[in-house]
Amino acid sequence: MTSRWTTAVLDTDQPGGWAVARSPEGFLFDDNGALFPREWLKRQDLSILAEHGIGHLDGEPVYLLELRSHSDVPGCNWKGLRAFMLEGDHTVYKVLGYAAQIGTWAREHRFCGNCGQAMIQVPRERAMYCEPCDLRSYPRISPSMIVLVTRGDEVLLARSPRFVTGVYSTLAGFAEPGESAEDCLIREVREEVQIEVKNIQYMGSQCWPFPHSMMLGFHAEYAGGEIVCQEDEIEDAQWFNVHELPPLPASRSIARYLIDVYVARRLGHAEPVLPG
Ligand SMILES: NC(=O)c1ccc[n+]([C@@H]2O[C@H](COP(=O)([O-])OP(=O)(O)OC[C@H]3O[C@@H](n4cnc5c(N)ncnc54)[C@H](O)[C@@H]3O)[C@@H](O)[C@H]2O)c1
Ligand SMILES: [Mg+2]
Ligand SMILES: [Zn+2]
Repeated sequence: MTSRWTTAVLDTDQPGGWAVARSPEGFLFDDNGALFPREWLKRQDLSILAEHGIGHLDGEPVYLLELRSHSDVPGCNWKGLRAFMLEGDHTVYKVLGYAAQIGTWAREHRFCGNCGQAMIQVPRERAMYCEPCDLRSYPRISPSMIVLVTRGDEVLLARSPRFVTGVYSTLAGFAEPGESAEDCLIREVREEVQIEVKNIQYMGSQCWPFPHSMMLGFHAEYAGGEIVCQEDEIEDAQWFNVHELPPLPASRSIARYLIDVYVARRLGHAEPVLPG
């Protein structure tokens, strides 16, 4: 099956195509969704910071208008990326997730980190460039480990104070310089719940554009220790039986996938597929 959405660096001098508009309030949308005819969108009263050609959807070019601030467009509203993930068409969410990462990166790399001068968008390459330093900045991706710790019929799930009331999820955290994926996973589980793990098994990965994580998902078995929650980060953590699970994270998240796969295996059900 060919993908409906492919990323590309497109020349912004070419006319036509679709465009999405992103402001600090989220993406612009109307009854037809978040993709607008580009020429129409550029005629609206928008405070455009930069334009990026980001790819092709069903063969049609797609552009991002990154805005300084939101403005009123008749018949339209603004909505954050998370809402599109939860409610929307998965392909459109992928387009917007990519647009958000490119917009964030380009916005935060307008000036050279070495000399402080203005950087320029490199034609035909996804890079910002400082000529005096001959320095290129590429989109930033932050590797994060996410792990379901298991003990037979039980799984270890935890709550952050930021979660929706009642929801428990897998443990996660960002890789630090000098660490392998496994080092990071072991450290994060130790820091957050003081549990030791063994038999770490890679399960799959997911782009998580909030704002630029690359989630690497694992299962790991319990090897020792008693749960002690990390102050401020973990509000509660418990062993839950696969027959008595609490409210879980959104179905498109890799956190949910890691839980669903393990539960399916224990109960002999068909395994779910990780959303791309
Ligand atoms: N897709 C999923 O299913 C899923 C589930 C859980 C968490 N996540 C994501 O995993 C990531 C890590 O989860 P968490 O709950 O530990 O996050 P977090 O936001 O609590 O981050 C923990 C701490 O890491 C530091 N930090 C922030 N950004 C960093 C970066 N880019 N590099 C290094 N350190 C950084 C900060 O001190 C922050 O307080 C987050 O992006 C979160 O959104 C995704
Ligand atoms: Mg964490
Ligand atoms: Zn420079």
